[in-house]
Amino acid sequence: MNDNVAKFLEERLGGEQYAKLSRISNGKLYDFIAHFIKLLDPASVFVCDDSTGDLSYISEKAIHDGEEQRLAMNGHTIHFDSPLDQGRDKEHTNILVDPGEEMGPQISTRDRTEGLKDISEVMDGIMRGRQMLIVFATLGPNGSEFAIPAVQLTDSPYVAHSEKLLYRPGYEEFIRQSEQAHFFKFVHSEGELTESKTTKNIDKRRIYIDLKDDIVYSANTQYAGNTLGMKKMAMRLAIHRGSQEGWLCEHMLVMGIHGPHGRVTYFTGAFPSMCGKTSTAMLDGESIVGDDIAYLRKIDGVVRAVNCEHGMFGIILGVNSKDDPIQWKALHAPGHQVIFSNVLKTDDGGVYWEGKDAAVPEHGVNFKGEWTPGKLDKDGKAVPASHANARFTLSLSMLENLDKNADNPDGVEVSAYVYGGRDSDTWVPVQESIDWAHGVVAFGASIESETTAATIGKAGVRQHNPMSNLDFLSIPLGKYLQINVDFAKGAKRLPKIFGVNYFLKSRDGKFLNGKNDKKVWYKWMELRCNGDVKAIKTATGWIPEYKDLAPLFKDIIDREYTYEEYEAEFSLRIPENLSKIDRVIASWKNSTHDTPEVLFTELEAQRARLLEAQKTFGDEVKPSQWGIVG
Ligand SMILES: Nc1nc2c(ncn2[C@@H]2O[C@H](COP(=O)(O)OP(=O)(O)O)[C@@H](O)[C@H]2O)c(=O)[nH]1
Ligand SMILES: C=C(OP(=O)(O)O)C(=O)O
Ligand SMILES: [Mn+2]
Repeated sequence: MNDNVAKFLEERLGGEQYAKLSRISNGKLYDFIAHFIKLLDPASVFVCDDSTGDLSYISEKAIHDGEEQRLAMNGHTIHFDSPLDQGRDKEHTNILVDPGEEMGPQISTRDRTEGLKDISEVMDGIMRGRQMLIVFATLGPNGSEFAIPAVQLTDSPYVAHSEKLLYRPGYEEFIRQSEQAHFFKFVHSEGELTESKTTKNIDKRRIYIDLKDDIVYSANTQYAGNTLGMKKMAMRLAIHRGSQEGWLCEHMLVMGIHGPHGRVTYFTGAFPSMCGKTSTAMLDGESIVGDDIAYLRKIDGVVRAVNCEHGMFGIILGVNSKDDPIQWKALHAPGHQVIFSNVLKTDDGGVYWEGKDAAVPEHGVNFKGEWTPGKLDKDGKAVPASHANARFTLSLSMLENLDKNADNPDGVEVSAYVYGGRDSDTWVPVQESIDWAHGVVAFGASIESETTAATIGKAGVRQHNPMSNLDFLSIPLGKYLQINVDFAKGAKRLPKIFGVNYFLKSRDGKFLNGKNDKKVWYKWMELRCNGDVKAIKTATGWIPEYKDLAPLFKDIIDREYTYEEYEAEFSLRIPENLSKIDRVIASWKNSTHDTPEVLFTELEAQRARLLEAQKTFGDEVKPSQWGIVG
């Protein structure tokens, strides 16, 4: 390591912190830290190791600095983001590209030289008078081939505290990997704060992803989706690195579905933000590996997945004791650290959120300040007790349903992919693809979902969102689709691919399924993966037979599932599926210059099957009309 850099670091860190850093011998790490101390100019620096003492330092600092407030329940705290900082800021999130580097119109980019110049100006001296926290983490199980070391510089103790809960410790991993560490870098500053300790200069909010240097910059924001480098920013770097090394980073839950005789079948599930990953991964009776981001590799010809995280930043809207008993229990467990964000803080030091099955408090404080029931904003609109994107942050280790293979360095063998989104009128509740390419294309690459409060902007707008990963892509869409289709190459066994739809509505706009119906779909898919049930072949995939679903509804959720319900849910809506094909093909053509041919061949074949069915049966085909069972 360069002596000047060492001298500079020793001066700026001081003896104790420098002693911690110097246990890691990695010249690139020192250069990275020295460079950004010079640019951001913090008053002091704290190097966070893996000890509980350092975790306490961070969590106490979050309280001391006013970024978190203690709640009545031991270990629980609350954090508020600015009212203008409540979701991921897609408009100001850019991949940095060199001239001529094409990402297509769906991925917002900025010229790399300009972007680096801009962020250097925005971040120049931004940490003056404050402390820089250096947090290390490992993405993926420590010691596994999936593991990627990561380091984040931040001046927000809330962000550092969240990362300590959400990721596996990385300080010892950096020591172990030494100069070999091929690490991700994150530089974050929340910038100047308001009186209420939220980001003040929202107009200077920037998120830049520099793939050349595996660095993500984030300035003038606190919202976790924009600031937790290890979460959605690392996703962009991992998708890029995976595309070069032959593995995948997907916006997927990973979980064990528990079948007959103690059998556990592992599933992944890709749903856009706020469309069902956490709710599915936390189904009682099943076991969770992860609820948001998966790394997938083919190992000895078998598809295996790990959760690169080890915590949950889950949506709290609608979480209730009946539908979500395990989440409910976790949110009420004293003695574990849980950070609530943008919910209502009640006068007795508790929390309330929209959809919680508890009495509505008479008074409290939320992300907009004082709140009482019926409060209206300046436009006369009702102010909700909690934001639609309000979250809870906790470590998976406190969950009773944590899967026994959650930290298996080899990951888990994936038997099923599940793709889904907020689709009110087209897909049936559950169906299996005809084969791998059909599943990747007609399910994954065709996901359309109504936008939600997880991103800033209008909600409820149907948006094409391939593999639910559009917001995080750092490679051109066509290349992304190709690497997903090609992932089958060299595989001895492949996961089955399913399409699910939790949000199907009747023609008069009512949800056809309750939140718990999904439990039945997963049990059916688990039986299907193990060859225990047949299915009906339709123009868009294989659907369950009524005779297999009814007993599952009875056994699992003690519900009489009538044939009428089955027919309403599983009748194929031909016109809607045909117009979906038109929309998806048009979107792919407009979204990228490099759409692989397989997209068109698979969707045109599906169109032909739909038109054939329409000619024979009309616009709606009942399950009993298809005839082929297999
Ligand atoms: N109608 C309906 N809403 C659901 C269902 N599953 C989840 N949701 C809602 O979708 C929202 C977000 O779900 P979540 O699982 O946290 O999404 P994630 O961001 O993908 O993890 C919550 O408001 C849930 O109440 C379902 O089966 N039906
Ligand atoms: C934090 C996020 O993940 P999700 O909403 O998918 O849980 C996000 O997308 O901002
Ligand atoms: Mn989630």
